Amino acid sequence: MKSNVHNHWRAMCFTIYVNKKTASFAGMVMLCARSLSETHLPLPMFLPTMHLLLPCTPSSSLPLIPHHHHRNNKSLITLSHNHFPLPATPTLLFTSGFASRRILATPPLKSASINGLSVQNNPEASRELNAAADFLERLRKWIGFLPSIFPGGRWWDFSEDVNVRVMAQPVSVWRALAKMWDLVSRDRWVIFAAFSALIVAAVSEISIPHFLTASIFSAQGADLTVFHRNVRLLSLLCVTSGICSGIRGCCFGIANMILVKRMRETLYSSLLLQDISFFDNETVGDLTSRLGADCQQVSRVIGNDLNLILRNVLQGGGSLIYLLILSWPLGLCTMAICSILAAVMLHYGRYQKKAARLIQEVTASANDVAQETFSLVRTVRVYGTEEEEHGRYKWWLGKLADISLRQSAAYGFWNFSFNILYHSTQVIAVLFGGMSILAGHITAEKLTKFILYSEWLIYSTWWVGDNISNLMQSVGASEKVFHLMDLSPSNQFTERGVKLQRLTGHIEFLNVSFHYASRPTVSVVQHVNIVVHPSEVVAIVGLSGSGKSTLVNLLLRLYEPTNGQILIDGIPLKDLDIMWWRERIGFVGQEPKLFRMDISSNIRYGCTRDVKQEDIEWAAKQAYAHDFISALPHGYGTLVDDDLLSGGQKQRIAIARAILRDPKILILDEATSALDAESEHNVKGVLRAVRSDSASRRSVIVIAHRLSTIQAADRIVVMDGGQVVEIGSHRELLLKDGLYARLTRKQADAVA
Ligand SMILES: Nc1ncnc2c1ncn2[C@@H]1O[C@H](COP(=O)(O)OP(=O)(O)OP(=O)(O)O)[C@@H](O)[C@H]1O
Repeated sequence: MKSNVHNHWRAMCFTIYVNKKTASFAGMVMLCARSLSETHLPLPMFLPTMHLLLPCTPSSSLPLIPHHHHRNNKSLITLSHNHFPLPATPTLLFTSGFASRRILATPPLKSASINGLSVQNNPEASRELNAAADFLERLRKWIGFLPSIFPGGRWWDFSEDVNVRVMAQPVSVWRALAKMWDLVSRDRWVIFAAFSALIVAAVSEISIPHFLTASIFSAQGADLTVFHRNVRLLSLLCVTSGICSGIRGCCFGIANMILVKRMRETLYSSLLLQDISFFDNETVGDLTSRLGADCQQVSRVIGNDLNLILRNVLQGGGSLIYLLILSWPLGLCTMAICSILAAVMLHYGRYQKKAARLIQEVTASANDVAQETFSLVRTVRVYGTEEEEHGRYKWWLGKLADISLRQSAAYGFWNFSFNILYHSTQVIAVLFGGMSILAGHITAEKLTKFILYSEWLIYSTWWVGDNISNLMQSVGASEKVFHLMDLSPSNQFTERGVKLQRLTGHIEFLNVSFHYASRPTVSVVQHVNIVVHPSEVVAIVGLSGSGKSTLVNLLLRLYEPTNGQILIDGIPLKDLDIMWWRERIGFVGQEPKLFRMDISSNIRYGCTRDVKQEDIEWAAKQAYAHDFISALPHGYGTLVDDDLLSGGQKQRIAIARAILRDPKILILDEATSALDAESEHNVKGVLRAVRSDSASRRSVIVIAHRLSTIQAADRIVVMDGGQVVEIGSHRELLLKDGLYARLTRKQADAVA
């Protein structure tokens, strides 16, 4: 029975109806047939009158199969994207969705049994057919893909599958060099020393082949005086080039270090002085990537690229002149080959510049993901999303690999061109040179020199090309760095404002409206009018998202109002010296952040007064932080960061920090939200005491969700949807029976 089946199989004749791409589809079908035979399917399935419906592109519209083919005892393989041209005669039908590349349906019952063997009851067969269909699909893709990898093909185009945010304008090489010069010009002596050493070393090196050949041929001619002179000169050149190469390397290394340092310093300070809205749009991972990898990449320009380009230009130029003097026709031939190499190199360099730019962006995005994941590692762990995060990071690494793959392939093409051209010079030199020797036009010594120098020339051209492409990459990487470096600092830091002789703490929001730049259509604060009198405690309450913190942000001048203004003692806030103003504010935010340093330094952070350890401990006692700090193994010297203390402990340290500044205006944005009832009670007592301290009276603005915290406030401002809806004391607002009364009742219910 089995051999019979094999006979059937061998005798099977394929009739393929394909109106387009016949050749490639025919190839696929043959391979499919081979793969089917290798899968050892129960062969009786493949009857002489068989019709396979295999996937093909939607464009391959197929004619309906006339029935007489089956009657003619032919097996039929139809490639179709659609499932509808189904013949009515007994047919083995595999419907395969193009997108899913899987066999989706087993044959209908009527056609599922051929020669008495059921097809759908054989899952192994269908699995193997799936594999065959997969294989076919892969093959089809490969065949379609091949033409795109030739130079100029679609595969080389980065824009297709790399969709990254490239914000910076392209920078020309000259502009990038001018910017770098600006950064290192203060230490120009290093650069001058490096270039002087480079010139001497290059000239010495390029003279060596001449004296080397001359020495050999003078020895051959038994001319001892010339031989000794040549050997002495040769030794001198070797020593000079060695020393100068050393000096060159060292000086360029120093120049490199200076450039990276200045670049990072400048970039860091430029970033630090940006408006807060700038940080709303940038991610930390992206910015740290600019400071790290990108600056390092750009720094190669002086230390490596320029150094090697200049050296090789000098040596190549010298070689060319020498070659033209030796034999101008041969020299011109070599020059022509070098020109082709230069053209290839220019093209390659441009491609590398583009690749470098993308690599930089993709690296920054990968960094971003890693930075975000590590900073939120607790959330990731709790939600068990390690795999998703890993996948996210891997996706960017995949993109990076894609670009690098093309870069490497381009490098391969470049190497290939070089090798061909390099060997062509040798062949030309030997061919024409040999003929010239035979004709008696040049000597063997001249030809040897010619070959040595033409090799030197072509290698110099290669090095120049290679380093120009590196230079292009570095310039590509510099675009975003220079773009960020060139951002003008926030005008808060450039404009010198007014410093008041005496600050009473009178604050007035005058018809203030505001929207965040990142959401220009959403008005977060609308026509707000609030007055805080000196030494008054004003509480701001309202539902979440009603704009309370935004008001504080405006008061801290982290953002500027889009309409209206804020007056401090009658002076517009924007006219005040920003540093002076911020020194007078004690601020405790919703989620206080601690720096990675000891507790004392954290409490002292940003305090411009000269404070002693006793002052720090006093402030900590005021904030009820002293006890828990003393209980830590190293007390005030304990190293902490944002993760090593509880929320309440961090909040108490932040309160101590605010108290230590002895501020004229104290702003507490949910400052007691993480405290337990007792701590909150104590802290409230302290705040009352601090406020009523007659020696240093201060205005206090409190934002709180826990309405119990602010009952004692002089006035309560109730916000809703960015607007002030009620103002009054606790008692007045309860009587008014508005939003505040409702919120108070709800909280009381929740407690009950
Ligand atoms: N940096 C930002 N960029 C864009 N929109 C923001 C930004 N910060 C806050 N918002 C939006 O502004 C609105 C008001 O936010 P805000 O933080 O001022 O509210 P809130 O009343 O303090 O809320 P909560 O009581 O929950 O702290 C919200 O809709 C919020 O989404």
